[in-house]
Amino acid sequence: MTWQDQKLPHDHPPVKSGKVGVLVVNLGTPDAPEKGPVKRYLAEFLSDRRVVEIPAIAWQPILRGIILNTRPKKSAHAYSQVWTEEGSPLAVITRKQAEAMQARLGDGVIVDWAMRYGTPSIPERMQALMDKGCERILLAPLYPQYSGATSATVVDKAADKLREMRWQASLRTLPPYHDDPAYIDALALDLTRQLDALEFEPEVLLLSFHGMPQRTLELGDPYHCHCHKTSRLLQEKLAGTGLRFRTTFQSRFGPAKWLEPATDAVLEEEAKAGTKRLAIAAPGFSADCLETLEELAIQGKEQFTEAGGEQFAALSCLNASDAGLDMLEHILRRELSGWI
Ligand SMILES: C=CC1=C(C)c2cc3[nH]c(cc4nc(cc5[nH]c(cc1n2)c(C)c5CCC(=O)O)C(CCC(=O)O)=C4C)c(C)c3C=C
Ligand SMILES: [Fe+2]
Ligand SMILES: [Fe+2]
Repeated sequence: MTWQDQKLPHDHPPVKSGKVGVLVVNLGTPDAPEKGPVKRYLAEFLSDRRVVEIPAIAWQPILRGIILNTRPKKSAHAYSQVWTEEGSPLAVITRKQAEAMQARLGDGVIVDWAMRYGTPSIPERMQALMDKGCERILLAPLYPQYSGATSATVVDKAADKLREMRWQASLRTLPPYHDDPAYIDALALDLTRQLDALEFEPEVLLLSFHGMPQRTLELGDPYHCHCHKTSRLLQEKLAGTGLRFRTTFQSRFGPAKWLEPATDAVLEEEAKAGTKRLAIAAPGFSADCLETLEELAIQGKEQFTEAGGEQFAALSCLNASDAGLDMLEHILRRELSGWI
């Protein structure tokens, strides 16, 4: 008897239809601007060994004993200041970006969205795509600048899902796009539009990126270089505006040394040096979120004006703007080439 004659012990699963899925991913956010949901979200986020690179045996007691007993109340208050009727800005905008990509990419592709921490989770949405017949999935973390703490951990989570499967989907990941002309052009177009609409003419445009511990740069993470390259290319495009530019890093967390200069310190420094009119943009964030709407637009404005600044504008991220969606469609189509 040859193997062909052997009866299979079970029915062979139906042949899949071979559809293509796109999973748009961003960092994650709590389900509600309240202490409990914020605590759950922070516990998951800050337990990721790629986010806090301290051995768990030393870090978990600090996280569980101190941080998760103090930070959720403060963060929940911050979230409540930016929360919308539809939910957390980060989740709402990510969903809108995914819906727009579905409309633009058409029926040949199924577009979904997920959050790396919190809900909807990456494994849940990957399963949903596979249940709809997707044999190929383009994983698209919307981080223009690569960092182990963001881009890599999205892949880790997707790989955890694949690890439990006998019949895996094929995966592609969207590479960093920090120096992609489509991204730089979209930023230049969108920021110019916003600057033109301001009621005042800024002297300085501050380009603020999310910070990272300085140690990650020394260990070879390209994030710092990616941020500076984005900043340089964007400044070249905006050279005709007459603006003076500064590149800064925000959202410092914990006592370690983070990338410098710090956004809050530069806001104060500029105001004290006599800058009266300043605009701030956050080109590394593909969607407005707590870090842009609260930390920059609310706290940043306070820091600048209290130190003597007079006019301040926090510019929006690309979000679901025409320029942002054109760029996203362009980079997704490129990564889907050969699949659609
Ligand atoms: C060690 C701590 C943190 C690292 C490293 C870190 C890197 C990092 N984060 C983003 C993007 C976002 N971070 C956001 C919120 C946020 N970040 C941290 C800490 C670290 N981030 C905390 C504790 C929080 C939660 C809010 C708070 O309590 O202050 C967000 C916004 C989420 C939202 O719900 O709106 C984004 C986006 C990047 C890109 C990055 C490294 C490059
Ligand atoms: Fe962060
Ligand atoms: Fe923050």
